[in-house]
Amino acid sequence: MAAQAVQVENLRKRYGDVQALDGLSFEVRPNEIFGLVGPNGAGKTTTLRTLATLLNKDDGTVTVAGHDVDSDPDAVRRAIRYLPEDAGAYESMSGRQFLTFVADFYAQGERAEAMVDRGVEIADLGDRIDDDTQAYSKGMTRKLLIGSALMTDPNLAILDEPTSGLDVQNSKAVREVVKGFPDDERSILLSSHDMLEVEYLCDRVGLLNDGAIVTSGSPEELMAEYDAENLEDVFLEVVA
Ligand SMILES: Nc1ncnc2c1ncn2[C@@H]1O[C@H](COP(=O)(O)OP(=O)(O)OP(=O)(O)O)[C@@H](O)[C@H]1O
Repeated sequence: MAAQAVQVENLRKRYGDVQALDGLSFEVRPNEIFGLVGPNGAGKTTTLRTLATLLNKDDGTVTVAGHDVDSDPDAVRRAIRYLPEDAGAYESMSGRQFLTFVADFYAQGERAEAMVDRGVEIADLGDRIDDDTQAYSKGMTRKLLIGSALMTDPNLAILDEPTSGLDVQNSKAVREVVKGFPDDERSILLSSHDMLEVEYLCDRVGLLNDGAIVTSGSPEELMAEYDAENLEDVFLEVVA
């Protein structure tokens, strides 16, 4: 059986006096979009950064695509792409040059060119792909970064607020790309404050509060469990 895309068990992380993660456990399965949702300060970014090997945990076990973040961080880095909420592109490069720059880390020759073509397609910036990224709006930069994250076909794409800063039309376009991404070897872990988005995109959701998962399941299961009409009501009930 294929390894889980993500397996997190009893994850703990403290910053000074703040217990940011307090025994967090969840899994992301192959071919799945998993949404991590929770109020401000619940520990979402801390979790995503730990999975991305950017932050050391205090305790617990974390494996990504079957690789342990402590014993094999390089394999984890090869298996993932992480898009932070506040990520920017490199300045003094066009969008296409940026995609080429990223693709060169992952492939050579025709494979790299095909990656860039895919990135250009996902970013969907038309002629503006050849403009300097310094001249991009926030939304254009976000689309470029989504293209750059997904074009390399990671086993796991970790997307922090994927549609942050995007207008309605562009949010919809990005959601369609995200929705079509998973297959048996590719999964998505995302965090979002937009419950409509989470309900539409995610196969399963983990509701995080005070550094632990309070409940998880498909949006339908959670709505049934809390006798709610939508995920927003589930969320409000859980964090009340
Ligand atoms: N570098 C840091 N130093 C000290 N405390 C931190 C640091 N980073 C996060 N924290 C604290 O850890 C807790 C979890 O923060 P985290 O950013 O993971 O939450 P979040 O769920 O991503 O929040 P948001 O929805 O507001 O982005 C919060 O109490 C936060 O203040």
